[in-house]
Amino acid sequence: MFLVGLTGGISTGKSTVSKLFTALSVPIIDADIIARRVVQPGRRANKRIRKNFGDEVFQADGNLNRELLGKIIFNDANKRRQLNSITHPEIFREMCWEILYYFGKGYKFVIMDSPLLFESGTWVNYLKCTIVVSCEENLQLQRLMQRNQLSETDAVARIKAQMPLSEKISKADYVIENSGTLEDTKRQVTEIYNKLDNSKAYLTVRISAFILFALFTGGVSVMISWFFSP
Ligand SMILES: Nc1ncnc2c1ncn2[C@@H]1O[C@H](COP(=O)(O)OP(=O)(O)OP(=O)(O)O)[C@@H](O)[C@H]1O
Repeated sequence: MFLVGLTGGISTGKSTVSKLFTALSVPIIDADIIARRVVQPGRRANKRIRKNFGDEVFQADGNLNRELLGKIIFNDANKRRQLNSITHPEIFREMCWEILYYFGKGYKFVIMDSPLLFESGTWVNYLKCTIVVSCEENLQLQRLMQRNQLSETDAVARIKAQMPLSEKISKADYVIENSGTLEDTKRQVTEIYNKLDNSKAYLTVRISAFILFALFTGGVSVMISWFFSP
C-alpha cells in the first residue's frame, strides 16, 4: 500500500473531491474527522485540554467549546502550540491505526485528506504523491462566503490566514482544477485514480512487510527451538 496526500485551499473543493474518490472505493483518512474524534469526552486529549485550558473551554455535555478554544489559540501562539502538542500526537496515532487497518484489508493505496498537509508537514515524507484541489480565486471567495455565510472581509481573512494556494500548487504532484462543473472535476479525479490504481508502488510495502514478517517468525521459531532443545 502507498499513501497519497489530498489538500487544497479553504473551500476550493477538497471535500467534494474526497467524496468522488470515495465513490471509486478509495479509502480516505480524514484529518478533520480524526481531529474531532480525539477530543471527544473520555478521550485522553479531552482530559489534557481540560487540565491545561480549564473547564471554561468545555460545554456542559463535556464536548469542547470549539468556538471559544478557536478564539483563544487564534490570539495566542503559545496556547496554540500547547494545544497542538496535546492533539497532534493523538491524531498521528489514530491515523497510523487507520493506515494499518486499510493495509490489512489489502488496499493498494489510501488518501490522507488534510487541509494542513503541507503546513503541518507530518506526513509529507511518507507520501508517494500529493494532490492539490484548486479553483479560481474569485470562485473560492464566492463559495466560501456562500457556504459559511461570511462577509467578504471575513472570507478574505480566512483565505489569507492559510498558505497561499499557489505555494500548495507548486508542491503538488497532481492538481485538480475545480473551477468548472462537477463533471469536469469527476473526469480529473478518474484520470488520477486510474494512474494510482495502475501503479505498482503498493508492492514495495507489501514485499517489505512480508520480508519483515518472515524474518520475525523465522527468528521466533529459532528462539523457540533453541530454548526447548534438550
Ligand atoms: N465544481 C463545483 N461546482 C460548484 N460548486 C462547487 C464545486 N466544488 C465545490 N463546490 C461547492 O463549494 C463549496 C466548497 O467546497 P468543499 O466543501 O468541497 O471545499 P473544501 O475545500 O473541502 O473546503 P474546506 O477545506 O474549507 O472544508 C461547497 O459548498 C461545495 O458544494
